[in-house]
Amino acid sequence: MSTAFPARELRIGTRTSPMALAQTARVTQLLHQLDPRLRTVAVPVRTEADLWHGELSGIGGKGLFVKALDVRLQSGDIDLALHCLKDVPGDVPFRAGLVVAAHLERADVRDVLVVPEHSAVRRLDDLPPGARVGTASVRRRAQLLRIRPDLRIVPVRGAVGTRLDLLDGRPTAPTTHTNTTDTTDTTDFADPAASTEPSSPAHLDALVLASAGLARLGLSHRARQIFEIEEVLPAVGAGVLSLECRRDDSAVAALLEQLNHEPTLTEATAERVMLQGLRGHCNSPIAGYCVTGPGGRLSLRGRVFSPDGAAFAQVHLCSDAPHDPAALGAHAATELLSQGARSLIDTGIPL
Ligand SMILES: NCc1[nH]cc(CCC(=O)O)c1CC(=O)O
Repeated sequence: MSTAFPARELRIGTRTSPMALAQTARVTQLLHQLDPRLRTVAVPVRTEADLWHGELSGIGGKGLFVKALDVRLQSGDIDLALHCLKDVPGDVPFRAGLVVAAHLERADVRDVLVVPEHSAVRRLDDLPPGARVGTASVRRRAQLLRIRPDLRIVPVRGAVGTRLDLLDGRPTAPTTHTNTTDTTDTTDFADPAASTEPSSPAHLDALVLASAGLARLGLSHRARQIFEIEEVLPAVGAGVLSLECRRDDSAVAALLEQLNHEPTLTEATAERVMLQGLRGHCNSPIAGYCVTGPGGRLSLRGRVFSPDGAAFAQVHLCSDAPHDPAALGAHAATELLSQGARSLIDTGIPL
């Protein structure tokens, strides 16, 4: 039995980073537009992955960002969970009893180049040979190396604000496992072990970040080069916020469904079915982007890379039947697999 609103207080589970909190504020605003009498409370949840400073694959992968919120949702401690769809793994089954009730209208999906505050660099091409570019994303790494094989990719994780501090050479507060401020995206972290120069992990010539993330933080002015879709194909689910609730909580499900953006759901479905068909793990260099064209026609691009980007499989399919994004996604996965994507994912080596 679910109690109807507004008698009930709606508990919104979110990660704790400034970006996650900005997203929560936005969702809260949208909910209040639906019903000004709604009572909401944001419940920041620190995830295991937030407390870990090392390689995510060492503790169970990207799925940990999602798991802590899902467990709270299952137990009834929160009523809805906010996820960046991009962070929801394609190879982990959905937790029992949970459903994504809404996909919000997609924001900019593109990645951007960010350089130190007073740098004259405008584009990737302007960076000196061997420049150090920070990103922990294997998808970005592979595609950057395709364009500029000389670059040194430094794995930097953590909150966008902290990454920018690192880039700009501002001292960052020492982050510890008991840090009480923000841990979600927090730990600004350059992994010295993975860096080619362990002695100076902090020096970076540039970062690559998501345009949508910068926008949510009011930092869009920091974007220098905005990569074209074809240059750096976005992540599956980029720019999409998904709102999850318990399947049997019909009051919340009905509320959230009003926030669903149908074209975003369609596009996300095509991309996610492709991702699931590839059975990529959390650290696979996979990119995918579906866009709705005139007449509802879908265009889906997918790419799977070797770690250095030198080898890749790619597909670009269009559907005349706008209402079957899952079939389009499955078709794209099959095509990529026939080009040797399995071997790229499993061994990093093309067939
Ligand atoms: N992996 C972290 C993450 N998850 C979602 C976004 C940005 C917003 C989005 O694409 O939904 C980011 C930051 C980034 O990649 O720079």
